Amino acid sequence: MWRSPLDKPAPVHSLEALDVQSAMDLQQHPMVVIDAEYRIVAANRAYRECYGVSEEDLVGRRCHQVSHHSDVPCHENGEDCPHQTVFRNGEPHEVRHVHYDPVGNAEHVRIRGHVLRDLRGQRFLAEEIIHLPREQSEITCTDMRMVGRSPAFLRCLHHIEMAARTDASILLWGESGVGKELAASALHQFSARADKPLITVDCTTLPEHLFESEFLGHERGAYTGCIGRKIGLFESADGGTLFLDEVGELPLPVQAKLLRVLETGAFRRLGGADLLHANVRIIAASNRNLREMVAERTFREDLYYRLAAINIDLPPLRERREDIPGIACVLLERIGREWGGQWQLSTEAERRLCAYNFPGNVRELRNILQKAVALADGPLILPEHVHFLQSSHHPEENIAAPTRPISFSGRRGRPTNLPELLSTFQGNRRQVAEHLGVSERTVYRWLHQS
Ligand SMILES: Nc1ncnc2c1ncn2[C@@H]1O[C@H](COP(=O)(O)OP(=O)(O)OP(=O)(O)O)[C@@H](O)[C@H]1O
Repeated sequence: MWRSPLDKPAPVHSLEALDVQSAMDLQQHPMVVIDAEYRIVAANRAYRECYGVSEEDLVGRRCHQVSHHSDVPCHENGEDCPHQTVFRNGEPHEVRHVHYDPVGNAEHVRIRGHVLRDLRGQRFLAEEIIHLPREQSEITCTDMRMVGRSPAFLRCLHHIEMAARTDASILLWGESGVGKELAASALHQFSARADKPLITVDCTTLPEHLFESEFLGHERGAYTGCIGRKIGLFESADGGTLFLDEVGELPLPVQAKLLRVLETGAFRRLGGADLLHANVRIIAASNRNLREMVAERTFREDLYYRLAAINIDLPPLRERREDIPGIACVLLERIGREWGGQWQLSTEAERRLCAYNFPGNVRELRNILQKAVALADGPLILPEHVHFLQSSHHPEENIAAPTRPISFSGRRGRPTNLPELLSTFQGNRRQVAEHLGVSERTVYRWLHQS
C-alpha cells in the first residue's frame, strides 16, 4: 500500500510504561507476587478483598500470615508450597491448599505458582489463587464425602484431581480402611467417563476357574448348566472405569489372563467366537506393596507397569490426625441420617479419639463411632463411650484400650488370635470384620494367607 512520506508510524509503547497494578487488577482471581523471603511485593484487588488487607497494609506482609494465619511458611507445616519449587528450580507448580478468610473461615483453593522476573533478572513467585466451589472443596461421591484438611490429605486430593483429568491407569495404595474405594469413585466422577459405568471387581473373589465367565462373560450353553448369555465385568465397564480392588490378591495365572485383556481391550466371551472390544479405564487398589510382590515374583512385573502408570498413596489416619475431628463429624452425620438422631463428640471424647492410632483407619473410626452412639445416653458422646478394639502397630501412641487388646503382629497385620475370634463369632467373617474394624475382604484375605 502506498504511504505518504508524511505518514508517521504509530509509536511503539514499551511494556515498562504499562501500569502493572491495573493489569493485575483486571484478573478476577486473586493474584499475588511474593519475594524469596515470603514478603508480598504486589497483589491485585481480588486478593486484597478476599483476604481483607488494605492497599497500604499489603506490601511487606508475609504471605503465610495473610492466607494461612500462620507465623511460619506453609512448607514448615508440612504443606507442599509453590514457593519452594519456584525459588529452588524455577519450575511452575500447582497445589491445593486450605486458605482462611479474614474471620477464619477455611476454603479449599488451587494455587498456580509461576516464576516472574524483574528487569534485573531477580526471581519472584507469582501466584494465581482459584477458590474451589463448595462441591469441589471436599470431593463428594454420591453422599460420601472425602473429608480432610491436613497437608498429607490435600496432597492426595490434588493427585486425585490431576490423575482424574488423564486416561492413564492408576494404582491406589494404602492401608485397609483408608479410603481407596472412595478415592476410586472420586477418580471416576472427576474423569471424562463420569456418565459411564464404574464397575468394581473384588479380586479376592476372582479365582482362576471363574475368571472367564465372570470377567469376560459367557455365551448361552458355554458350559453344562449355563442357561443364558452373560455380559462380563470387563464388557460392562465399556466406556467407563473398571476398579480392580485388592488387585494384589489375584493368583498368578489370573494375572496373566488379565494382562492379555488389558493390553488390547480385546476379548471373547466364554463359548463365543466373536472377538469383542471394550474401552476401559483401569483403577486398581491394593494394601499390599506390589513392588515387593514383584520382587518376590508373586505379582507380574508387566501387569504392575500396566496398572501403575500413575501411583497414588493414601495416607493412614494416624499420619493426618488433624483430620480426625472433621471425618468423625461427617461420619456422625451419616450415622444420624441412618439411625435417625443427632450425636456429637464432647471435647474429651474427641481428644481421646485424636490420640488413638487407628490401625483400621477410617473404617475403624466409623465402627468406634457407631458403638459410641449405641452406648451414649443422649446426643453427647463422652470419653467412656469411646472404645478401641485393636492394639496398634505403634503402641506407644495408643491410649489403653478398655477391651482386651488384639495383637496385630501376625503376617501382614493378621491378628494372631484370628482362629479364636472366628470361633467366638461362630465363623461369621462379617462379625469378625466388624469387631476388628476391618473390611470383610481383609478377613477373607487373612484366611487365605494362612
Ligand atoms: N476421607 C474420608 N472422609 C470420609 N469418609 C471416609 C474417608 N475415607 C474413607 N472414608 C469412609 O471409610 C470407610 C472405608 O473406606 P474405603 O472402603 O474406601 O476404604 P478402603 O481403603 O477401600 O478399605 P479396604 O482396603 O479395607 O477395602 C468408608 O465408609 C468410607 O466412606
